[in-house]
This record gives sequence, C-alpha cells and structure tokens, in this order.
Amino acid sequence: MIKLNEKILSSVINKRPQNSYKGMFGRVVIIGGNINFAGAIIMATSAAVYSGAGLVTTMTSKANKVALNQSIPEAMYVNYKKINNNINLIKTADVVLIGPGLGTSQTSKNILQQVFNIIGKKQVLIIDGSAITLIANDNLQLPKANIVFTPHQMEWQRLSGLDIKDQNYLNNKVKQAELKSTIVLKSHRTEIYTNNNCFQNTVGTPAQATGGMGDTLAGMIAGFSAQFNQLDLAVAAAVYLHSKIAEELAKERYVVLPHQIIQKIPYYMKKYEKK
Ligand SMILES: NC(=O)C1=CN([C@@H]2O[C@H](COP(=O)(O)OP(=O)(O)OC[C@H]3O[C@@H](n4cnc5c(N)ncnc54)[C@H](O)[C@@H]3O)[C@@H](O)[C@H]2O)[C@@H](O)CC1
Ligand SMILES: Nc1ncnc2c1ncn2[C@@H]1O[C@H](COP(=O)(O)OP(=O)(O)O)[C@@H](O)[C@H]1O
Ligand SMILES: [Mg+2]
Repeated sequence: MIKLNEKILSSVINKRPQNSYKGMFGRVVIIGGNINFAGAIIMATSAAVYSGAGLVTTMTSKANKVALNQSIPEAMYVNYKKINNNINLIKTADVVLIGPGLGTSQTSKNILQQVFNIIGKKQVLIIDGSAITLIANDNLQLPKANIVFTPHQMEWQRLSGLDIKDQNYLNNKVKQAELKSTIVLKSHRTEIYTNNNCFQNTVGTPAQATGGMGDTLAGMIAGFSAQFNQLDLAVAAAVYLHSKIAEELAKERYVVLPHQIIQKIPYYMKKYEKK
C-alpha cells in the first residue's frame, strides 16, 4: 500500500503550455441529478470545471437546468432523458462520470443502461453513488471501458458483497481483480485499488463528513482524469487534493462544505503544479 503525499500532486499536475486551448484538457460528460438531487450534480459538475476540465457537459433532469446554469455557467446542459439524441456527445467524451444524485428509479436505470451501451473501451467511465447501487441491486453487466468506481463503504458492500467489517486489503484486492476496475474505496482514509497499485490517503478530516463531499470528489476525479496522463495517478492525485484542501480549511472550521473545497481547487493546483 503506497501512502500518498504531496509529491503525487506535483508529479500529476502539469504546467499548462502557453499555446493551450480547451481541447487539450479533455471533454467530460457528467450524468445524474434527478429532481431531488440537483445539488449532487451541481457539485460534481462544479468540481470538474474548477479542476480544469476543458469542456464539461452535464446530462441531468430538465428540472435542474436553471439551477445548473446559474451555479456553473461554464458547463453545458442536456436533458438526461434525451441521451438517444446525444449519443455522439458520449462517444466523443474522454471521460464520462455517472451517478451523483442519479437515483435508483426505472428512469435512472434506463439512463445507466443506455450509457453502458454507448461507451467505448478506450473511454474512462467513473461510476459513483446511485449508479453503483443500481449495478449492485440489478447485477448489471459492466461495459468494456476504463472503469473507476468511487463507492463509500456501504456502496462497496452492495457492489462487492463484502460486509463493511470484512473490507480489508486482501478481500478488497480480490474483488478489485474480479471487477477489473479501479476502486476508490472512500472512508476517513480512502484506499485506491487499481490493476497495478494500491494507494492510501494520508490526509482528510471529520469536517468532511457532510452530504455532497463524495459528489465533489467524483467531479474532481473526472476533471483530473480528463487532463492528466496515467489514470491511476490522476485518480490518486484528485483523492489526495480533495482531502488536503479540506484539512487546510478545517484548521479554522468545524465543518468544511463541498463548495468551499471546490473554490480552492484552482489555487491549490497552481501551488502544486510541476515546477
Ligand atoms: N445535495 C444532494 O443532491 C445530495 C445527493 N446525494 C446523492 O444521494 C444518492 C444516495 O447516496 P447516499 O450515500 O446518501 O445513500 P446510500 O443509501 O447509498 O448510502 C447511505 C447509507 O450507507 C450507510 N453507510 C455506511 N457506511 C457509510 C460510509 N462510510 N459512508 C457513507 N454512508 C455509509 C449510511 O449510514 C446510510 O444508511 C447518491 O446518488 C448521492 O450522489 C448525496 O450525495 C447527498 C447530497
Ligand atoms: N471522517 C472523515 N475523514 C476524512 N474524510 C471523510 C470523512 N468522512 C467523509 N469523508 C470523505 O467524504 C466523502 C464522502 O463521500 P460520500 O459518502 O459518497 O458523500 P456524498 O454521496 O454525500 O457526496 C469521501 O470522499 C470521504 O472520504
Ligand atoms: Mg456518494
């Protein structure tokens, strides 16, 4: 188990060349946010945009359109019930994140299945929140893609069948190999299991124990994997930075809110970019 430290940030976060343009920093599609969970999709979208993703399109409930545009005008909107009219958007994305606030209704399940049918094997597919629960409950077959799951311990219990008390290194490793995916197993010290590596986070604070914290992490992972090489390392850097920012903010706060972390992301990326 590799313990993460600040070096992961400076090894992953590139300095942007002078002649940069948005097309160099990845196309991200983020899918989720039913009528009850506008917040989840707005936090995930904002985190991806503030992490520097080149172009972000959010597919969500029509009910969330105005709130999304007002909260994060940099992102584009598509009605998530119209995926079939927007197949190319998903096909041409570098990274697709599905799950924050998606819910577990039949509509949610149809959307997830449509995305599984469209996604290609070279694309990164990040699966979070409700999407993990849907896969576990209905034993959905996974598509061929570079899959990153971001479960909390209960979602991992549903997906892996491992009770929380049995979620140890060896058992988790076996399940990771079966799923042939990267697993970001979230807890107060998040662990990342990949095909080649295992990382443990060394920062983070109980001030992070608040709704939307994982939605924010999922958006950061999407933003980082869209821009930076080597998926494993990009994921690890996003996990570390999310908690690092929270720890700093918690020096003066009892609770740290997701949007407070999001606003700090560009400052910290500048501080830790490659010298
Ligand atoms: N503002 C919003 O729109 C929010 C939307 N959310 C969305 O709500 C959906 C359901 O996610 P939830 O996680 O709330 O519900 P879940 O029902 O999937 O998981 C929560 C349950 O797991 C248990 N649990 C055990 N260990 C846990 C651990 N280490 N971390 C978290 N829970 C643990 C909790 O006690 C609780 O019973 C997701 O799609 C999520 O993205 C949440 O993120 C909350 C905020
Ligand atoms: N006590 C804690 N210490 C450090 N990190 C925490 C703590 N509690 C929660 N977190 C972090 O907050 C996030 C919670 O994710 P999740 O449960 O999916 O939230 P949500 O779905 O509400 O957005 C994870 O990244 C987890 O590591
Ligand atoms: Mg979550």
